Formats: sequence, structure tokens, C-alpha cells
Amino acid sequence: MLKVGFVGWRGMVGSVLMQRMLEDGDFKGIEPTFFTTSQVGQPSPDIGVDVPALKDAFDIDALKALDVVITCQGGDYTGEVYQKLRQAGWQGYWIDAASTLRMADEATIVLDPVNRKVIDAQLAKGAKTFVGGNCTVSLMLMGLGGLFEADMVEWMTSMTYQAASGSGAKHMRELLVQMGGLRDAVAGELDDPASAILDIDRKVTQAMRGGEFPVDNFGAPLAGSLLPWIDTKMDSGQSREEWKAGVESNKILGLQANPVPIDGLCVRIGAMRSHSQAFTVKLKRDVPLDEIEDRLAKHNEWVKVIPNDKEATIAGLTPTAATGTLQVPVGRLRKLAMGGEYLSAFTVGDQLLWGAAEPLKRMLQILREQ
Ligand SMILES: NC(=O)C1=CN([C@@H]2O[C@H](COP(=O)(O)OP(=O)(O)OC[C@H]3O[C@@H](n4cnc5c(N)ncnc54)[C@H](OP(=O)(O)O)[C@@H]3O)[C@@H](O)[C@H]2O)C=CC1
Ligand SMILES: N[C@@H](CC(=O)OP(=O)(O)O)C(=O)O
Repeated sequence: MLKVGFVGWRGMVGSVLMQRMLEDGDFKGIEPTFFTTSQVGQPSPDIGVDVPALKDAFDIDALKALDVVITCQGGDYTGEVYQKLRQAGWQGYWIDAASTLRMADEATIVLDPVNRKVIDAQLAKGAKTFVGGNCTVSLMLMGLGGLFEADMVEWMTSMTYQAASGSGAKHMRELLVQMGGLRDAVAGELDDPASAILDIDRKVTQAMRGGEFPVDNFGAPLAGSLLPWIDTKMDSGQSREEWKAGVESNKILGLQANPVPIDGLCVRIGAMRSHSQAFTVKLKRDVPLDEIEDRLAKHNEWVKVIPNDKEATIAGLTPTAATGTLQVPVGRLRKLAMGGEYLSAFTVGDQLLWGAAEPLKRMLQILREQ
């Protein structure tokens, strides 16, 4: 029976992983141990079978006893522990949600509906380090996998609309407090149908710009606004989030020797936990739209092609529709005015499911099938 250690299981990504594993009965047939950086000795979570109390996530000897470590604890933890564990001679499988190791040669980025062949080839070569992709990257490839599988993409832009959850739990809370603050600033006017909308707008703007507005986490108002920068600046002028689109996508697809250019702008918006993205795809040839829709729909069981009409789009192609589901809707599919080789597309997906926890959960299943 595989001995599997879970680190970061009570955080936001880890909780979604736990929930999905419980739903699918994934704890049966493994020997789980739970770790913590702050609550050593406290009870482990209830997973329906007896498990020892929480162990110290920095205890290299305890980690060395495991066949698999799954961590959703974050990049600082990975940076602190991974090399020490390998240097101590540990040969087990490391499955990680954090970005720290993604671009390392020894790491494979996992998204098995898209790159099962790459994963299998890496396992056959003895690879032991598997990392989930950036959420926008994973969701983009789940939605557009059919185009890449058919080698149709010459280049692509990705313009994102990323939810607050991508920054963490505190940011989700701050977004809601900001929303409440804006509403409260004009509560009286909203109760009065005769009040002037421009007065409401002025007061809301004043509230956003005022010193009292809660911006400790985002650094600026997000409610009623947006933030066109995510993560740090690269020398290229890209934000790190934008850089990941190109490098991670090509690594996932195994195209590093001959990469497809993928670039765009990443923007934080006031959605809760589903990321959206708009694409301009330059196709290698003028492929009919019905063939494109067919290839997208057949690529994996979670992608859902949404017809390009208003009713279907606002019902099915929104964060509200996608949140909490494994479905990745893709729509707004049409040829752009630039010509038959230019395709527009829009996808949405829950960034904590396919964007974070689900690829890790499935990687553990792949190891169990070995
Ligand atoms: N958020 C996201 O969208 C994505 C995140 N990731 C990666 O996953 C990592 C973890 O992200 P995320 O899950 O958002 O991080 P969280 O901040 O929710 O959790 C991280 C850790 O914080 C500790 N913690 C302290 N107080 C609490 C509390 N009140 N409730 C729960 N946990 C608490 C826990 O560790 P302990 O039990 O040891 O105290 C927990 O494992 C990120 O750093 C990133 O590397 C990857 C993809 C997407
Ligand atoms: N940076 C992403 C979240 C994420 O997945 O990040 P990372 O690439 O560090 O796992 C966001 O803010 O939405």
C-alpha cells in the first residue's frame, strides 16, 4: 500500500483536494499521513479511517518514510524542504501545487487529460517530481486542448480575467468587504428609487479612493474596478503570470524544442474563484468552425462547447456557471475579421479544481496504477 503524506491539506487548495479525494473514495487503498507546519500533535482530519496525529512537515526523517508527498503548502515550504529531502536520499514521488519547481528539468507539469503521454514518458524515465500547472495555463489547455492536439495553433494571445481566489483566502475576504463597503457608502440612495445615479457614482468613487477603503491585501480597490497586473515584473516587461502562459504551456505540451508563442495580459477582476480568459488564436490553416468545435468538444470529458449566442453564453460561460464544477466551458467561438485563420475563443473554469487540486489528485491515481 502506498504511504502518502499530505502537506497543506487544510489550506484553500488543500481543502479542495481533500474534498475531491473524499468524494471519489481516493483514501481507500493508501496509507495516509497528515503533516502541518503549525499544529503538530493535533488530530488529523476525519477521512473515515484511523490516521495518526499531525506530524511535523519539516521532519525530514518522517517525510523520508513516505512513498509519495503531496503538498499544497506553497512555494516557501517547497523551497525549504524539497532539496533537503532529496539530498537525504529520498527517492519517493513529490507532487506539488506550488510554482517553485515547475520549470526545473527534473519536474514534469501534470495535466493528464492534455499531457498523459508526456507524464507516462517521464515516469518511464524514472521521473519523481510532478507539479501542477499555473491555474490559467491549466484551464486554458483544458479548454483549447483539441486545437493543440491537432497541431492547429501557430500563435495565441491570452487575455485573462482572474478571480480573487488566485491570490488566496484573505484576498477573497477583502473583495467581499470592499463590495460591502461600496454598497454601504450609498445605502440610503439605493433605497430611494428617485436618487440620482451620478450622485451614487460619485459617492462610490469617493469611497474607493478614500483612505478608509480596505486594500491591505490587493493594495488597491478591486470591487468596482480591476487590476491589470498579477505577480512580479519580468525583464521582458511581462508580469510573471503572463510569462507562465508561454513557458508552462509549452512544457506541458512537450513543445519546448519548438514552442508555440503564447502571450497576453493578465488581469485580476472581482470574481470569486473562477478564472476566465479571452483568446485570439492564429491557426496554421483556415479550418472550418464546425471542425474546430468538434475537436474542442471531443478532446476531454470536461470541456463543454457553448454555442456562440447570447442566451447560451450568459447562462453557461460565466464564473457563476463554472464555479464548483469540473466543467470547462469554451465559447465565443468565431472567426475574427482579420481572416479565416484567426479564431476567437473564451473559456472559464474553477481555478481551485482544474486550476489547482484536480491535476494533483489525478497524478496520485496515476502513480497508484503503476
Ligand atoms: N490559491 C490558488 O489559487 C493556488 C495556489 N497554489 C499553490 O498552493 C499554495 C497554497 O495556496 P492556498 O491553499 O491558497 O494557501 P492557504 O493560505 O489557504 O493555506 C496554506 C497553509 O496555511 C496554513 N494555515 C494557517 N492558518 C490557516 C487557516 N486558518 N486555515 C487554513 N490553513 C491555514 C496551513 O498550514 P498548516 O496546517 O501547516 O498551518 C495551510 O496549509 C500556494 O502558495 C500556491 O503555491 C496553486 C495553484 C492555485
Ligand atoms: N497566480 C495565480 C494563482 C496560481 O495558480 O499561481 P501559481 O502559478 O503560483 O500556482 C492567480 O493569482 O490567479
